[in-house]
Amino acid sequence: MRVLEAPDWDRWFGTLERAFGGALVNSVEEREAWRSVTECERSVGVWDGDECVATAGAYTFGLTVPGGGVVSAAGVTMVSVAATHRRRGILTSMMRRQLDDVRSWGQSVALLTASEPAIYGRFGYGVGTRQLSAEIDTSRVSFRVPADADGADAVRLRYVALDDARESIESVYARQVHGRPGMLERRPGWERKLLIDPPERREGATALQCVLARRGEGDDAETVGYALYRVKPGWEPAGPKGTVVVDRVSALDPVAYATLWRFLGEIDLTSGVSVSNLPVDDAFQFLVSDVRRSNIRVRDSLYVRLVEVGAALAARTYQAPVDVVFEVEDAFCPWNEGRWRLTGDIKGASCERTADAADLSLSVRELGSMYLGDTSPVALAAAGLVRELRPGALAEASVAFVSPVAPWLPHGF
Ligand SMILES: CC(=O)SCCNC(=O)CCNC(=O)[C@H](O)C(C)(C)COP(=O)(O)OP(=O)(O)OC[C@H]1O[C@@H](n2cnc3c(N)ncnc32)[C@H](O)[C@@H]1OP(=O)(O)O
Repeated sequence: MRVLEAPDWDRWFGTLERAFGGALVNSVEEREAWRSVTECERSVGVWDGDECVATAGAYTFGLTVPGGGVVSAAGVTMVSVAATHRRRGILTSMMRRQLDDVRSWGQSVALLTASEPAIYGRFGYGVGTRQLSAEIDTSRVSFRVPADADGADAVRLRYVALDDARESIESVYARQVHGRPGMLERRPGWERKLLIDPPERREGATALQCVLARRGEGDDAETVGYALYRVKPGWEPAGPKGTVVVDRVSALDPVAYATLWRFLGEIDLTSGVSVSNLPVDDAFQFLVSDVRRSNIRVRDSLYVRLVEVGAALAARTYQAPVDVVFEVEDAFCPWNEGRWRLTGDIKGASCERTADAADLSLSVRELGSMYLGDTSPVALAAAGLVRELRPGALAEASVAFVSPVAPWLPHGF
């Protein structure tokens, strides 16, 4: 196993593509975008002679945690093992090397999105955020828009070419990134990569279209939201039946957000809106006239692994005062094993080693699920995954860990 060198990138990436069932990226532009965000010094390949047989990489992200602080995190990515070399421990050896490296880089948290949920629990990753998807029957469902103090037409929508919209989209993102745990500060290059729109990704739908929501007039106008979407045309004997496929929709205020949704729901010749990644507490579900006909589903999204338990738990805040001792199991990263006293509240926290008796016992995987405030320790205890050793400790930790805003990963990586 060795660190990736830039000249080997094409062969390394080719191994990943084959493991995912073929060419992932055909356009030169998209390939260059993938290359540009690769952090070679944080990526490894396994070579059998001249042949690259396994890959793994890590991006450097700033992860927003409850309370709005930012933790430097390793975004684990590009994991693959050639089918000719599978199930002989190569993934395990890459995960070993990577978690040791992440620790040596001073990062207390590792993150990933899993191709299959069964793979990463053994390495200490727990489901840290979930995402909501919806298939909204807009022939029956309408969207309410709250009254605006500046008048009914204060938010105006305009089509803008993708290249011209990038800066506005990024500026909205930058104003939101610290408001929701799970969102990521990203290195330059991501804003370009996330807007690449190759034809093979469209699945019969149009190119990506961008609508900006703006407030104010002329030079004073300010972008307060955007929607990125495609239209998949459809025709039936009874008439048009197109679908609006939402890529992203976001806004800085409730009226702009509702206005964008109403727009998406009322596009001519369409009768459905499909969206695959929203926060589980997203406002759209309170704007629709019929939530059941919105066909909402929830699934696992970001997997979180505490690489340094003490540093990670001390970096976030807690919704209520908490003083608990955790007994942590972590066979894969044994430096985390043992007892940790977490003391904290809404202002800050400390988490230190202790010899005191434990209040709660759990594995590092459960701490990953609790970390961003998605999953309550009470829920994990009901599954037998957290054990309460001091009466009252479970409720105390549950009230403290919860986030008032549901954590959410805005995009894959
Ligand atoms: C963050 C990301 O990039 S997610 C993308 C992950 N990559 C893919 O899904 C691409 C296709 N799949 C692959 O490349 C490979 O099959 C991998 C990477 C998933 C597994 O690599 P391998 O080298 O075969 O894994 P390894 O031999 O180290 O297996 C370790 C353990 O995990 C288990 N395991 C491995 N893959 C899976 C899986 N897909 N589902 C369930 N268990 C699995 C093995 O059975 C083994 O269990 P054991 O320790 O109880 O015997």
